[in-house]
Amino acid sequence: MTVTEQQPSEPLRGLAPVHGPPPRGEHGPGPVGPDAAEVDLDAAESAARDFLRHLGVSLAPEGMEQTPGRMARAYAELLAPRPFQLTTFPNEHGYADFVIARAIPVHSVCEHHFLPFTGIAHVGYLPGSRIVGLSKLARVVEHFARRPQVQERLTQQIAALLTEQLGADAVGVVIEAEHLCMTLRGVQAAGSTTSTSAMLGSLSKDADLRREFLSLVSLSGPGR
Ligand SMILES: Nc1nc2c(ncn2[C@@H]2O[C@H](COP(=O)(O)OP(=O)(O)OP(=O)(O)O)[C@@H](O)[C@H]2O)c(=O)[nH]1
Ligand SMILES: [Zn+2]
Repeated sequence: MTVTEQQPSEPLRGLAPVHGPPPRGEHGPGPVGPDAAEVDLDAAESAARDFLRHLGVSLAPEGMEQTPGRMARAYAELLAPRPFQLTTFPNEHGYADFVIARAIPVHSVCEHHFLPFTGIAHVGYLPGSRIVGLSKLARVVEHFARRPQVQERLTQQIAALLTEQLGADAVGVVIEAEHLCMTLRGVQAAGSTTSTSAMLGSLSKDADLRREFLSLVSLSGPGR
């Protein structure tokens, strides 16, 4: 059975508890990604065919014959987080400064228009007794991105999960993203991006620490 986040007594799909109590599940209200058992690609393809037809799009050209199936598979992929273990290690040397993974790619789907929003996330924490495998910071971002989202909730969910799972003294998340619903259509504010941040633990109380975190996040270097 695929575990979903709506079942608080079990681990998050794709996440193993690392210490302490199991995760409470969903962090704040909002949709979760589809359960694999509920995905019906054939039905989604047929609906995509109807959707395009009702929009007056002809599927007659050879290159478009398979388009409804591709649309179904593409959205299924965008909404399917990959399972993973949140591997941690003992903080043997008592590392007590920030660990920050910068410019992690963010690819999500806006829950209002079902159009992509894309950008980068900077995710950092002050370790306690454990440090986390670095790649896992990017995997946590993907875990919460691959579902219908709003950027604010995505930002909070990443920070809340890491706080809960790592027992970290502080967790900070900054996301900068472009919403295609805002740049390609509607108001067509081409080039505009949206920044959101979540500062938990001592980052929420200590202005100096917050300044240090934000200055590390804005350092130029590879990936910027
Ligand atoms: N707060 C927030 N709003 C978002 C996000 N993604 C999209 N939106 C907004 O959701 C709103 C939906 O507004 P509606 O008035 O219902 O939709 P609409 O008529 O298509 O609005 P326009 O985009 O202004 O044309 C828009 O203002 C979008 O910009 C997000 O991640 N966070
Ligand atoms: Zn939108």
